[in-house]
Amino acid sequence: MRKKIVAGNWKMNTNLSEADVLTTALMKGYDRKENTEVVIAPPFTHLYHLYELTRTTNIEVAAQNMHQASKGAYTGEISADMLKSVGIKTVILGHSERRAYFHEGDQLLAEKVSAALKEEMKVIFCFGEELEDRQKKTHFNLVESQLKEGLFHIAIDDWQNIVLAYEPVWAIGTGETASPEQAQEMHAFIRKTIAEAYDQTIADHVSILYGGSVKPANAKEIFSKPDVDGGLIGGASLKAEDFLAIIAAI
Ligand SMILES: O=C[C@H](O)COP(=O)(O)O
Repeated sequence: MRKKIVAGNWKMNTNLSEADVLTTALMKGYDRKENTEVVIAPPFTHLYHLYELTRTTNIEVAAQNMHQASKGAYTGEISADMLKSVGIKTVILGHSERRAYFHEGDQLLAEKVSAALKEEMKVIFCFGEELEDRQKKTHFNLVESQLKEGLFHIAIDDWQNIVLAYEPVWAIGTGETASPEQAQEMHAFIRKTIAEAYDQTIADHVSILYGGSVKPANAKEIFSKPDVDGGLIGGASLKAEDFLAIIAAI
């Protein structure tokens, strides 16, 4: 049975005291569900505090990025080893904002994925097309290529540490959500692509999250689709009430 996951990507939002208040509210309101995982990905500066705060709960704290090297002269960067040293075992890689603003391409992401897996971290691997790709009807090709170039070098056994997050860029922070049918269509395509490159068992077991303007009002419908195993939530994860409502919708 695939795991259901609701992950909140806080991006560059919250200071430490706001993060504490938000996490405390989530801890109070979260009614644990069987086979469901809740993840929050705050900024680097909050990781250790929030890890300590949540360590006796079922809320997992993740990082939003990491460097591919284990250490060295990379000013401003954070390695997998550093994350692990403060209790963090999950990292988001390949988010469209990293791809667009920090020029992270498939090759670099492939290296980051390998580095994270080598350190036995879990990876939430993000990908998705731009509006232009969808208009040109090249969105399936683009997604296939992002998967092949960034992820499909991993070994079969590594798939147990992979969660996928399909995030059409045109739906991120825009209020425009992919319809549940569009999400389902792409998620089914992703599973087929994995089955062809690896095998059906791996495709059937990997959790595929949808991300892009998920809100309490639309979460239930999106999550009801058979190949959608949860969501990667941006804006709505910054309000405890909204994030809890989205978790309740899974
Ligand atoms: O990582 C989360 C996604 O970028 C979605 O963000 P959003 O829910 O604000 O559209």
